Amino acid sequence: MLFCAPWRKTLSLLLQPQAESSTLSEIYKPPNGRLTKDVLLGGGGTGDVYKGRHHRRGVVAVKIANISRDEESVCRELKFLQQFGGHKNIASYYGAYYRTPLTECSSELLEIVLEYCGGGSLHNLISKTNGQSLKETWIGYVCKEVLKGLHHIHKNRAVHRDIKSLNIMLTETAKVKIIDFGNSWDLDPQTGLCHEADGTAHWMAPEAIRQKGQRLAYDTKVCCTYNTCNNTEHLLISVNGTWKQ
Ligand SMILES: Nc1ncnc2c1ncn2[C@@H]1O[C@H](COP(=O)(O)OP(=O)(O)OP(=O)(O)O)[C@@H](O)[C@H]1O
Repeated sequence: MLFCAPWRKTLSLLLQPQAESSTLSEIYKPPNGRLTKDVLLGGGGTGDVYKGRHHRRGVVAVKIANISRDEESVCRELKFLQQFGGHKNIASYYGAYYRTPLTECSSELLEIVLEYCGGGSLHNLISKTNGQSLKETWIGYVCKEVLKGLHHIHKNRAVHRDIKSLNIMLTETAKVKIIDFGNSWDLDPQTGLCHEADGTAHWMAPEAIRQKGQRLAYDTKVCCTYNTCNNTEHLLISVNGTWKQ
């Protein structure tokens, strides 16, 4: 059943354009001892993320993506990670390994190897303030770094579409890194607009949430809204300064 879905073909061509007839296991190769997984770091809709060790990269994050469940999203994530993972504010992409299903009924998995962000998520950092806001200097620093990453994405005519404190990571030396490109989307080459509104409801800009599920268009400014929140208050900042609280 290999390459039966159009996304599967895209997935293979993405990494090995010449190998149209290769199987996934030929392209990605099983890890064969080159990657080990350790503690669970977190998880989401795509799958669990583990701390791991790569034979060449050392300590890494390993995202287990279920290809059988959501091939389209996994494919998109890989495409954007490859495209943007070189920017200093985006978690680096080191490669992916194919896990052969144990039985005919088990799912096909891909182990996506990423730069390890040992400082945890911005969401965790905010939780640690026990209902207090982060210091303004911290908010300024994190926003600036996130906007640098977003600027890079937008300059390359794409939108992340899922900017939220859970997808902003910190390294052990407090570098800021954007993760999770499973929702990202290319802008229309003609109009420069995104015609597919999507994201996580609580973190979506009003322009985007009004258009969710509809074929309307919005521009990159809505992706620049940035929400740091705790239980009692929200601090909403947008690049054009229209949202403030
Ligand atoms: N590079 C990384 N370094 C350290 N921890 C990470 C890394 N990537 C992901 N994590 C942890 O795993 C969690 C889930 O990661 P991610 O958002 O990529 O998964 P997802 O399944 O796509 O989530 P969602 O359902 O929000 O789309 C993150 O919130 C974070 O705690």
